[in-house]
Amino acid sequence: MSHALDRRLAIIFNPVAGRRRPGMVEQVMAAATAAGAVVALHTTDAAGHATAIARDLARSATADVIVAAGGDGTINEVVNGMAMAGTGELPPLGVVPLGTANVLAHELGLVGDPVRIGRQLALGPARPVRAGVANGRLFTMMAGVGMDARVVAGIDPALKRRVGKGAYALGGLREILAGPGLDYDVMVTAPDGTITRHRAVSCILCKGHYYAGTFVLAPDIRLEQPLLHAVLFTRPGRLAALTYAAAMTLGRLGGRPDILVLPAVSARIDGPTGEPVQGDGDIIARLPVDISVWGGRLRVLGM
Ligand SMILES: Nc1ncnc2c1ncn2[C@@H]1O[C@H](COP(=O)(O)OP(=O)(O)OP(=O)(O)O)[C@@H](O)[C@H]1O
Repeated sequence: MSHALDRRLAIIFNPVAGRRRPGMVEQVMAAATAAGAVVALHTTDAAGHATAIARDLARSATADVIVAAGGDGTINEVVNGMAMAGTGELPPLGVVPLGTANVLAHELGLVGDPVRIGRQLALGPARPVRAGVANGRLFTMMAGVGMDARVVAGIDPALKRRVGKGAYALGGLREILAGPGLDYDVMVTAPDGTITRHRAVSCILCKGHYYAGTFVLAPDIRLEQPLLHAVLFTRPGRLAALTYAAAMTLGRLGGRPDILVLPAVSARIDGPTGEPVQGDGDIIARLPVDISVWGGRLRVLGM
């Protein structure tokens, strides 16, 4: 990276995600510029555009930091674009949280005050993180199959913009009322190579410990670890789904015998072909899915 005082920031801005926080990206840019950074703004014009911009920026090596300004979906697009560049060392990723849940930003301690975020982007240190990969597509925080993936697949973007996280709560309720989900065949490979096989109604592979905002799903996993924690919800039925949702909201998931949390280097999930797999809050793959730790290296600006 070049000297902090002339750090070149390329900000990839998703204006659709940004509608919930008008003016935030401008405030971050002003603070970063005041702290000595040289800032270029690239605004996306459609889904998928952030990936193409990030790929081109990483290939041309014209940015010292590639910043995703949006929600977790935008970050996911940017990381996948950077990985496509196929160059040696990638520039670090920065985040301006403008989305609904902003799970990665919470994990990095990068929420709130735009002035602090701008200074962090201009001057802050980068730390190494490891991403996950699901059928070739990277994710930074989590990938899931079952209820949460069906909620993500069914979400109405307009409703999400209007009511924010409430759209997920409504989607969750609709899924619970829709009745008992299917169950999935999950093969988990532990760090020592042991393979175990499980049935689960929902399965979430976590790279970080937060989920859907700041709910804690897998308390002991951190972004820098070359590891996933597989969280398996094993009890079927409406009542169990309702109990799981309530326990997550109240922070009481720990210690339940019907929820397994298994350290994993990889997992394979089988179920009806074509069922959605969510990654970082968007549908990124379909069943059957192979999920593992990505072999490449990422760095992220954050605490
Ligand atoms: N210019 C654009 N027009 C329409 N859609 C876009 C545009 N740029 C990006 N997108 C898409 O918008 C979707 C939502 O973005 P994102 O996930 O970043 O925000 P969010 O949904 O508000 O936040 P979160 O994922 O944190 O809940 C992503 O799937 C992304 O591909």
